[in-house]
Amino acid sequence: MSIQLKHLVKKYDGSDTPVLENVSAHIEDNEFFAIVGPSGCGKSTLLRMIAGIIPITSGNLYLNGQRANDLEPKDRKLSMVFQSYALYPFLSVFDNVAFGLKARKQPKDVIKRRVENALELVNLTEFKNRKPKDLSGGQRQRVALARAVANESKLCLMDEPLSNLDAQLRAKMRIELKELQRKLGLTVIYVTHDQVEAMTMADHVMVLNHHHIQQIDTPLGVYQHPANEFVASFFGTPQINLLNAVYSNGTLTMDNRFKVEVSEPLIDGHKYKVGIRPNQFKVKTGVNDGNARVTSVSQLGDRTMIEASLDNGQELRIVLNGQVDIRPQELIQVEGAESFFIFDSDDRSLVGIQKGVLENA
Ligand SMILES: Nc1ncnc2c1ncn2[C@@H]1O[C@H](COP(=O)(O)OP(=O)(O)OP(=O)(O)O)[C@@H](O)[C@H]1O
Repeated sequence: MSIQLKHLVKKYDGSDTPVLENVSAHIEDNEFFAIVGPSGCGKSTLLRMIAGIIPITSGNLYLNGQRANDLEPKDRKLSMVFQSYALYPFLSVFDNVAFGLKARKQPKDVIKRRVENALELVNLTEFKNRKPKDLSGGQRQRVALARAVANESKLCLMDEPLSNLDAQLRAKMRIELKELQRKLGLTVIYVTHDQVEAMTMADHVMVLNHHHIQQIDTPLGVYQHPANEFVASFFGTPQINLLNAVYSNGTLTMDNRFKVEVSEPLIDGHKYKVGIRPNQFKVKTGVNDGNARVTSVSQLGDRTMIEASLDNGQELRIVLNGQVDIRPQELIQVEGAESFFIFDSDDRSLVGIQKGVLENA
């Protein structure tokens, strides 16, 4: 199913301030579309408008090209999976999955076939007679998924469906969910505040903040070409470093510490922010004299994560490849960075992406 959002606005009753403003997007059939953003930015509100649970204040919603603003939820041919699963505790797994079909008075043999197919897809056949309380979190999650699958709706709306699971199970379910979506040709709209989840599963990501869309792009797109400072900070762990900079005569100077010649046409005397991903720094360790003092070290096996404080007080997050022998309080020499973003410090939008090494000023 394809979905089109055109200039959607949502104001809750009694409030003049919109929770969402001018939200437009096109979601293709069979697409895995993630909606991400910080708590309270309106992700669930958007999903609930698409589901028909809450009214749209203004703008239009189209499902398969048909205007759907006033369609009853049950006529939207979609299913929903929430973080709280919403399983009936007194019903078996089978009956939980069959619930919607029974409510719609489907013939018994149709219900049996669809439920059994759905349970097989999510690997729960052997658990069909159990009650939800006798299942693990991941299995309960799969019951909720099986219910969506049995309903045979081509659009599935998911609101933080994995957030109650432990990290390991979450990683496994991400892969299973994605596989299921592909196998069934589902269109999935998936709400999460977890950037990793969005990056690993989605075909396209909508980033929301402060009531507005910040960017819609592929996962790589938001990482490599973030529309603004917010998007650059939202994706990537550890977070991108942001340094104050001033442009003058072809050179950007950062916090009086680094300078770099830039080819972008910038404004003389104007202030910018330079965004440097932690893995982009060039660093010398084991030096007697350096320009930054290490404040913390995390060994991750394949990478070494450092926090360091430059002699002008600027804190930096740095990631080095491999296991680097380094301890807190040691000095390092930060020599520059391979590539970085330039943001306007007024409206925080991206004005350029620069490759090249910074020099000490
Ligand atoms: N029924 C309601 N009446 C009034 N305001 C509401 C209602 N539901 C949500 N809001 C407000 O709308 C804003 C967006 O809420 P929403 O639940 O959509 O955010 P979210 O991005 O899903 O957040 P989270 O990640 O914390 O779930 C919040 O400021 C919230 O307080």
